[in-house]
Amino acid sequence: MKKKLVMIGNGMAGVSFVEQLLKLNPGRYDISIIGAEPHPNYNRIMLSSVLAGDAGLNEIVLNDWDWYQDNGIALLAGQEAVEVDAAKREVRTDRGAALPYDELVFATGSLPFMLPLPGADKEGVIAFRDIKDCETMMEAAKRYRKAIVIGGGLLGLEAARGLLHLGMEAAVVHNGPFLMNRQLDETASRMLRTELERQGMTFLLNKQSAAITGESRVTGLTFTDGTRAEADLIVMAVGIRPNAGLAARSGVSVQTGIVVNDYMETNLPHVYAVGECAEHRGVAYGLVAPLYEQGAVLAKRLAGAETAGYAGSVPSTKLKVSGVNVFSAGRYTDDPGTRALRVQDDLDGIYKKVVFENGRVVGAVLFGDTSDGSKLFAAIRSGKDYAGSERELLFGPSGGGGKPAGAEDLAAAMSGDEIVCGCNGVTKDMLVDAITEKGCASVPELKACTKASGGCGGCKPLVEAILTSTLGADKVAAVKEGICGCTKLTRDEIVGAIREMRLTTTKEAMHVLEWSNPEGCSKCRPALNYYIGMAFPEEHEDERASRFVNERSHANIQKDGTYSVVPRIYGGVTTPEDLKRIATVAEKYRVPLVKITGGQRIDLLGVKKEDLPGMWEDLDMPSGYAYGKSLRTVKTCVGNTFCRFGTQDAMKMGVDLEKKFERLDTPHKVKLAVSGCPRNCAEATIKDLGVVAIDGGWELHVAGNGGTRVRAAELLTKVKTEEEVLEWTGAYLQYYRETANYLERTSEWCQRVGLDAVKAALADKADRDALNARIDATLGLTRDPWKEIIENAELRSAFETLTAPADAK
Ligand SMILES: Cc1cc2nc3c(=O)[nH]c(=O)nc-3n(C[C@H](O)[C@H](O)[C@H](O)COP(=O)(O)OP(=O)(O)OC[C@H]3O[C@@H](n4cnc5c(N)ncnc54)[C@H](O)[C@@H]3O)c2cc1C
Ligand SMILES: NC(=O)c1ccc[n+]([C@@H]2O[C@H](COP(=O)([O-])OP(=O)(O)OC[C@H]3O[C@@H](n4cnc5c(N)ncnc54)[C@H](O)[C@@H]3O)[C@@H](O)[C@H]2O)c1
Ligand code: SF4
Ligand code: FES
Repeated sequence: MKKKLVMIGNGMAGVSFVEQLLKLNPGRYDISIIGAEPHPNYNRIMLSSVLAGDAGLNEIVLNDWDWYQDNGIALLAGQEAVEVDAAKREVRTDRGAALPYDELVFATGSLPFMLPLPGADKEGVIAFRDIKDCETMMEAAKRYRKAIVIGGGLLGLEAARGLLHLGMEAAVVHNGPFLMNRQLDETASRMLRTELERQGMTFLLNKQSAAITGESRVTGLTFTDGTRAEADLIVMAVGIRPNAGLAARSGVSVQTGIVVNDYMETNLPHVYAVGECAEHRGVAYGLVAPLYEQGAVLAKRLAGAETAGYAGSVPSTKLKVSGVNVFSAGRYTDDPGTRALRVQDDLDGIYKKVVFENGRVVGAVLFGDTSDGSKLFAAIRSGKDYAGSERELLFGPSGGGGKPAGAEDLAAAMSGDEIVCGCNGVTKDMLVDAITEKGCASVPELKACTKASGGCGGCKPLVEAILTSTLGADKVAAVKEGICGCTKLTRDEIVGAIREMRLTTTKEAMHVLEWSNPEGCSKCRPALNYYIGMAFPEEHEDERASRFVNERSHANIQKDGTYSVVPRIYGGVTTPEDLKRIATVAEKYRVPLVKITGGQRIDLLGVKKEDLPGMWEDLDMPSGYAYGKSLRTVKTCVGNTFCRFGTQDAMKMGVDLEKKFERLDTPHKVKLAVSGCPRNCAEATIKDLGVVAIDGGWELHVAGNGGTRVRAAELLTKVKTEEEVLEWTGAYLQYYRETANYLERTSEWCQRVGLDAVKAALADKADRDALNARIDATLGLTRDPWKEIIENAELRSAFETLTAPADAK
């Protein structure tokens, strides 16, 4: 029987450890992870990039829900571990789950330190640690103007930069005279301040905060010198503390953090700690690179592999503020016994300082030009004696004067064991190996293969340089990006090959097209499944395992692990009978929340997975596909049936459209709407396809979007009859199905291919008829998935034993 491994904390360090353990010994443990945040593991580092507008929240997930399921990991997301009974070897959560363990890992990270100022509990006073904080800042920026960030460290400056991007005034309050005093010397700090002021940030230095003012919401901050500053939002970024309270309460030895030895073992048998919560040789780290090193040691330990112990790390940092290049590693101050080499160029705003002790490099600070960062970091880690050749580190063998080396020259000169990506512990050798042995030929492929550049992104230029110096510039330039790290083929090449070679299963496609990973990944498998189904609807058998988890379960999984059930309500038009049935089902299954959705239907939320088939049966209504890459809703206004302005029957048009195109697999979700006159009450012009009645006919608007990237739809055509609306809609949807990338919304697709190209493809009646013939053939094969499951005992029982990622044991 497998041993039970329970991990508390679903963050970067913990999940990286689990990934490494799975690589070393995949079958050894039954793994459960308890994560207080209602998200799968995401890249916390990238929250700064999200705030600065360089990434979307949807782009920072490191391990999606499918990853947990694919690896047989039970994730209790949105649950907090509140008790550990070390004698009984059991962990309990705030939701009442009890998890027995053979091995227990604390990976609980840190808590942001909140200054205990009077008024610190007011609305608008937050930390910057997780997705929720990020969302709060983005919301606040829509309504308020003045933000104060307390703390001029890495986090505070990145937060302030993000708030500036969001249109707020951002003032940084710092208790010392120099910013980033924990990473920079005075000179670099001054240069940094000048640059950030140029970007619009203001600074209040040498200030001690006294109190936060305001009624229920913050209005300002007072200081001990009697001065005051106005603020609608205060972000505290004054450092972090290891989150070790639960461990301490459980009998684990805690000083600053959870005390561990070189094998990440605590004082209790079978209990370990990894990440920011751990304290190793008196140090609790706050950067990912050391935490990943700890994870690698613990993974080997728990996989039963030989390993040297963890010996501690030299952290290096890079500020993630665009337009500012700052690097710092090791001891950067001029302590007794140290000597420093300095280069300062005020004309170009460049400063470099390398600190030596007995000939060895012990620290470095770079401002303006950080290209020497990796080399200096490697020099610090190696402990090599540079006595007599110190200058060569910055100026090359000639000692200066010559042309400075370009990025590729530097990359070529790096030794193999030098760390290129500090965030992920990737050396030059590992990258060269991925390029020469595994055929990686682009930065995204290297990222997929080694993870390099997947953290703060600071190493991307160096990764590119290594790629170029290893492959040659011509080969890199010729490289196109495949749909994922498993293939170099583009979407068009893949669809072309599927059609030409009649590939009808994902396995066959991956084999014939020589996927580097024979199993594929969570990105390419659903895409292939879609492309094959689109090309050969008759031959293709839908592959459940290649679907995203919501599509596999025909219900949307919620943050607490329950599901939602949304029956089809055509055109938003219902009947008293249907409403009564929905009410009876909601009562029978004790549905905790019944909600009217924005798409004019009814959402039953908080449903247990084992209740799903029974509820579908009792509802006796078709699936609303609220979970699918498929037609979602057709929103309608009342139209001329009741509205005195209406010129056409919007409800009938909407119902007809929904009945015709329901159950259709599409590259991404598709939303339609129909308005009965140009007043457009159904908001049809922000839909994938919106139909608006005009005198004597209808307008068809396409490629709108009402989500994160709001986009008004564009006029595709005007038609006279309802039949023509259906004809144009069918042709348009099929053209989208046949030419869009999987997971590309119509708005993105239309911008990529151009509306004129879409119009040209649909202009000819013969072409529209051909497209309609193909979409009709596909629609003729669809069946309601809920009915299919209810009627098929095998499917039903398989479904009832389906393991949800958020399930307790
Ligand atoms: C905005 C920002 C930018 C950053 N940028 C960088 C950077 O550029 N470079 C760098 O190296 N580092 C950076 N860091 C630091 C880096 O993100 C952390 O070092 C890293 O995420 C720590 O990983 P961890 O797994 O130890 O902790 P965390 O990522 O904090 O994960 C711990 C998880 O455990 C959960 N948890 C805690 N207690 C319980 C419980 N009792 N039950 C269940 N779950 C629990 C928490 O909710 C959390 O999700 C940044 C941090 C922030 C906030
Ligand atoms: N680019 C990166 O590597 C990056 C980015 C963000 C966060 N992080 C990590 O996240 C963690 C938290 O970052 P952080 O910047 O909060 O921590 P930090 O400890 O590095 O910096 C906190 C800063 O706040 C200042 N401060 C403390 N008390 C204050 C007060 N009362 N008033 C004004 N200023 C005060 C300190 O002087 C210090 O400069 C750290 O481990 C950091 O390394 C790293
Ligand atoms: S869009 Fe026109 S027809 Fe429809 S409800 Fe509004 S005013 Fe009435
Ligand atoms: S150094 Fe941060 S991603 Fe490579």
